[in-house]
Amino acid sequence: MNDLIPLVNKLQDVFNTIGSDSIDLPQIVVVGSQSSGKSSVLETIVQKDFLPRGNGVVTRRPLVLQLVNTHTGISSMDETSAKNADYAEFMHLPHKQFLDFDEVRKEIESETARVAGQNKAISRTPIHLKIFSKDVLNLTLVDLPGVTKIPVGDQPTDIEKQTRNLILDYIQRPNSVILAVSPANVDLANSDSLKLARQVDPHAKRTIGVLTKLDLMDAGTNALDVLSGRAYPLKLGFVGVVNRSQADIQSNKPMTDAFKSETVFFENHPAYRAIAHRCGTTFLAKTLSTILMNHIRDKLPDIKAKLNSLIGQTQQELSSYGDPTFTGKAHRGAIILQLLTRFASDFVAAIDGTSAEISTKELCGGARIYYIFNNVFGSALDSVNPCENLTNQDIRIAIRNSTGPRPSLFVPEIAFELLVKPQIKLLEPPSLRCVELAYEELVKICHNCGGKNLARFPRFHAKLIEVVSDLLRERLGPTSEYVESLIAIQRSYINTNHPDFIGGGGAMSQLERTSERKKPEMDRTRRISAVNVTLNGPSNSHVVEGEKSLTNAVSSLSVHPVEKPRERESSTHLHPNPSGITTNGAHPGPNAPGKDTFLNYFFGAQPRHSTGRPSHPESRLAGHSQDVAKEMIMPKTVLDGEPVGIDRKLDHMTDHNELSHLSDREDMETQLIRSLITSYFNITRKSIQDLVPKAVMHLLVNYSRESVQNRLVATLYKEELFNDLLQEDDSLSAERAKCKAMLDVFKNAFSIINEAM
Ligand SMILES: Nc1nc2c(ncn2[C@@H]2O[C@H](COP(=O)(O)OP(=O)(O)OP(=O)(O)O)[C@@H](O)[C@H]2O)c(=O)[nH]1
Repeated sequence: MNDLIPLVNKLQDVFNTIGSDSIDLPQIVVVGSQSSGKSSVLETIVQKDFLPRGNGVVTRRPLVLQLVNTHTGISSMDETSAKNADYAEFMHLPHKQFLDFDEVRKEIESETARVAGQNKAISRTPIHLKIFSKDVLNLTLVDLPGVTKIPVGDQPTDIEKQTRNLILDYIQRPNSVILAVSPANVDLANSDSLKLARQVDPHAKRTIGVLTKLDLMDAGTNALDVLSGRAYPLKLGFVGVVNRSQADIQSNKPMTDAFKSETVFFENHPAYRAIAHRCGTTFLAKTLSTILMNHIRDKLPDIKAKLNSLIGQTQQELSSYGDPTFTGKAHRGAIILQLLTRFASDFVAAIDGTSAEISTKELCGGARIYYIFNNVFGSALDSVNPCENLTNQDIRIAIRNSTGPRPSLFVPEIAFELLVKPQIKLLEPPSLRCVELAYEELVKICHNCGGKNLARFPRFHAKLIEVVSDLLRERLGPTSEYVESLIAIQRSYINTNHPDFIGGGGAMSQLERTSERKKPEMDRTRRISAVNVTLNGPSNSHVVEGEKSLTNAVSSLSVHPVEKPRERESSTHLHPNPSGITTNGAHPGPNAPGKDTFLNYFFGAQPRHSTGRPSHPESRLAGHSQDVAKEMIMPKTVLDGEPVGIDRKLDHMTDHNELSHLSDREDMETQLIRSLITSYFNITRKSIQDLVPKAVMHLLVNYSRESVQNRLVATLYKEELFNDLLQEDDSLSAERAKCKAMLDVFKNAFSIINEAM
């Protein structure tokens, strides 16, 4: 514990080797406004002319000055020369010793200019200088640029702010002792150094005041109040000094003479005579040395603890870069296999949700895929409108077209199929997007696999990602194709027997309910009471006979239970029921026989031949019902055999006005078709919502999950690839070397403190 300052200097040297700022070492920081006399104080302490002098801004870079007493301190020269001569060393010129202090000044000037430029700009990069002398006390001091107000030369407009920030950077470190220099010939209330010191040391515990230029005070005034601590209390007190004046410097007044003059000044001054022993540069140097030593003693345990934790952290960081000793030929295969297995198991774990590094910020991996299925895909499907892009005209045209030239033969179930199939196709884009989203998530997962160890081998990492991405891409095609075929399957056969399908009766009831809600419309619907068709069947059993309202209009509409595919044979449409009796045995309404409207056909109310085949068109066209059916399919003028030309008829059929003005019956039919499409679409949507995630899981997720390890081994575990795969990242090797150096420094510093304590 005898001399702690060399210990700190040693620590500083150790830290300087790596340019580390991680430990806040105790040091004295000299602060003051420009030309307040900072450099003069330093020179007097060192007792040498070595600092650049001149008018205006001179100190433009921080100067970290280590004073080493060659009797007690540590010298890099041999003992004899160290005892005989004082010398200086710069950190940026490690092997050069400066015996001539004029050369030291020149080196500071040129080094300042090298970094901060020729003009007046300042730089934050410090110059490290060590002075070895038998006349100095062990001290570490930092000289900083003075606070300036007006920019000059190259100085930027915010030079004052820049300088203040630079000074604050140094003095706010709790282990710094602030040497606040103020010229005595300026009011202390305006002292920049004291103002800055108070900002970071409000209780004035680590600030020592220095009053320069006491010899320049107006005659009859003195700074006794300040020096005795009455005017401005500082725990470490104020010390008054008298440096060489500009004239003394110009006349090369020797330091020793300057010392003598200073002593004479204080001893003979009427105001300071009594406190002369507590004034002057010698006293200041001793005080600073004592303060610094005590300060170091106080801070050393903290520094030791900090070093301890730094060693731990650095050790951890170093191990994260991987051990370079295990990349030799003998270990390469094992390393490849180990990293590859880790990558594969990370991939699987991310899918299974058993990963050790589960994010709390966002959904990822398997959970995200689950979210895609349930939320994203679900709501995308829900948002599809079953009747998207389907206008009334489309429906009407489809009904008409599906009847063909011989209306009695082609019934509108074809129209329903014709209309519902493209609607089912609407489910394809969201389904394919679901596949893509799951695929994208898997790709994302594979980019996050492998852990820190893989960062060491960027080529290997890239290759692993490439192989898994290839695997996923390979699976994307078949999965998308399968999903497309799921939609195609749904479109290939429209199963109107599906138990959940609303059927004609259901659609009618629905329409009826809607009509009840919309009374006026219902009245309109009522007008189509001419259509008397019988409605019954399993899906409309709730339609109560004799019901008023819409039921009146369609009171006897009858729907057969939806045909079994066998019954349809080659024809997919329903056939007229010749008996006029519904297949469930219910009697049709009074006007039922022969009411072969589109509704009859579609809902299965048509008379049937025993074979289930359609009756001959001519026989079906007999009677009133045939007329009604014909009227729905063909324009009346055509039916009435009016002598109209073919062109006229065609015009009539494609006339938009004609098509857009739907008759009441057509309106009802259109609504019914819409209900049927919606019902059927919903069934298909439900099944697609169920099947697509299953397909994605089976064909894409589970497949890649199960084959990832094998694929990686088969592609990458090849002797001839090992060299390339295990190429270390250059920057990582550099980082590792830096980290290693840092660890050595911390360990070294720790043992230095251990020895000293
Ligand atoms: N008479 C007298 N002159 C002094 C005293 N201290 C400094 N000076 C003069 O004041 C001028 C500025 O002194 P410096 O030591 O260069 O001041 P500085 O604070 O280091 O200046 P910058 O580094 O430019 O901020 C020089 O001409 C010194 O000779 C003193 O105690 N008495």
